Amino acid sequence: MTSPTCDSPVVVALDFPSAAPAIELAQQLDPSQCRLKVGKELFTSVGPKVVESLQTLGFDIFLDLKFHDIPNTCAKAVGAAADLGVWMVNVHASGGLRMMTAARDELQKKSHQPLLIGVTVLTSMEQSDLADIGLDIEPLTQVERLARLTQTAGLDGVVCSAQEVGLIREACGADFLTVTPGIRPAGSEQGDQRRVLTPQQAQQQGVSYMVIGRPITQAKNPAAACAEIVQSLSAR
Ligand SMILES: O=c1ccn([C@@H]2O[C@H](COP(=O)(O)O)[C@@H](O)[C@H]2O)c(=O)[nH]1
Repeated sequence: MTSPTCDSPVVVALDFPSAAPAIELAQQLDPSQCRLKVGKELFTSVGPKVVESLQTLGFDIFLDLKFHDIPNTCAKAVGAAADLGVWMVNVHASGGLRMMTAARDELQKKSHQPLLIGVTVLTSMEQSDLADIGLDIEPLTQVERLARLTQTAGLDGVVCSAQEVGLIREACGADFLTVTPGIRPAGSEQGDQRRVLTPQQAQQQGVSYMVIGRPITQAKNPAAACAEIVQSLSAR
């Protein structure tokens, strides 16, 4: 289920504890201007029904549950996401080649096949966080390694920081999708994000999709904040 009319790269992250504020915000947004992301908070709180409600409003849905499990469990979870008719679903690339290949194979059995994306290194992580988990390398190096592995497994692209998109395009080609959270308009709070760029910088880097949550959802006027970002991108 893909909206043929949305050519905007913006994906709004609906991180809410219940369905009502998510649907209320979606009703103020335009499906030709953005897609929506349902993540762990909203999905765990209210379940798959909210996905259907948002689809009924005309939006493509990125189901951001970042599956990471043994190959069989991960593949079946990705298959269940496909059955919800979502536009995009993701797994952690660090789950490995066999896990990602199993997920890809499961989708190939489905009549509806969402885009399947591998999460490289969370945009909230910096070098010291990687060191804490025993990875004595720069985030960029780990991102490139996991992007190559994701492409080998036959997935459609990766979640990464917009800062890494140039490198990934060189390593994996321009058709390999880059989905980039950690987007912070100038003057907005960085919060827990570490590897950030503004929407305009992300566009210059050539990102395929940019995921934006709090700078829109916590704005005084979320619909206006979203429209301003979309317009600033289409004006370039
Ligand atoms: O590496 C990642 C992967 C996923 N996310 C998700 O994107 C949004 C970002 O929200 P903001 O409020 O704009 O920070 C959020 O739902 C994360 O779970 C990410 O940030 N980084």
